[in-house]
Amino acid sequence: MPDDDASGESREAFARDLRRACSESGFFYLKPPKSLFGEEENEAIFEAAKSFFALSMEEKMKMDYANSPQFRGYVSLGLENTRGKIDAREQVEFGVHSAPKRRKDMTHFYERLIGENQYPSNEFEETMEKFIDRMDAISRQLTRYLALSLELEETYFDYMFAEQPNMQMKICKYPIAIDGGESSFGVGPHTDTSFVSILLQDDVGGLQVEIEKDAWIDATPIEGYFVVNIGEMLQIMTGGYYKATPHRVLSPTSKSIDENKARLSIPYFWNPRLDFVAKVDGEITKKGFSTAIEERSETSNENRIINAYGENAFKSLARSHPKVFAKHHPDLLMRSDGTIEKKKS
Ligand SMILES: O=C(O)CCC(=O)C(=O)O
Ligand SMILES: [Fe+2]
Repeated sequence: MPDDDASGESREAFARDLRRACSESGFFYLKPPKSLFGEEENEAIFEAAKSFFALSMEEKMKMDYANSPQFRGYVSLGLENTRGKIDAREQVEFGVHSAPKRRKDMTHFYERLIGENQYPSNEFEETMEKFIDRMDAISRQLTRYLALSLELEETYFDYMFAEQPNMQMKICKYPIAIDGGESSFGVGPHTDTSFVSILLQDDVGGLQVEIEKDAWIDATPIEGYFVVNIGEMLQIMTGGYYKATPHRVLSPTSKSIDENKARLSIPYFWNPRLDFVAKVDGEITKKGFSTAIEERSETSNENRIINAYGENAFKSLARSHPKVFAKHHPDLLMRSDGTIEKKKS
């Protein structure tokens, strides 16, 4: 990704490359400018990730996910699912760190996602907040290039994020599978609810992309590069021209890596404001970019994408963590298509 002071020519070339990648596969490798993210930042975040997972179970459980109505904190192995199947990973989830609202002051249930992160130490918190700042800057710059790639004003998408992007991020560890192979998912096939997702991965591999229906290819790790994929929000806005492509993670096997290793990954989800509602954007489709969503392999008929971002995000979290949903939100009911309503009392 060109720096701010890059020539007009290299900015345009990058925007063209982006359009091709986003419309063809919905996945690409991204190298941010060194001023935003270099080796030092990369090392710091992986060191933090490793030191977190090395903590004792007792320490990790002090930030138990089950204690968080906002779906944040530590998820131990085997507690999460994708489409009803257990995911073989442990992870910590973070979001925008701010005071929760009182329920009686809320107008929408998705405001329950506003709240505090759980951190094991001040030092860890500092590292994460620094990383989040860098990722915020990378995301905002990428968002401008995404606008340029669609021949829009570069600030075209800025209003979606403004002061309150509902970013989410995780650090994930995928252990070696007992049985391994195709049957063992670190995380099952899914699309992301984001605008775009920007992922750092170590050198173990395992991430796969559904390039065509039932055809999966490896997103092989390349040092110094992020893997970026389009999320459901941008897919909706472009009428499916930019694709939220299904992806999954196969568990490492003892054949692929040495016994003491595991895959580490750090996905950052660049999301709009909670109250953002996505719709097909006429400015985009009138340029003839649109592809009817039905024309391409449908992501999944089990996953109904909800245009209201906050509801879509809540659905995805609640569905992956039904026990946490039941514990903290017993007054809400999730219908089988993922839409949520208040229970009648
Ligand atoms: O860990 C990875 O490589 C991918 C994770 C992912 O797709 C997700 O958490 O949405
Ligand atoms: Fe994902």
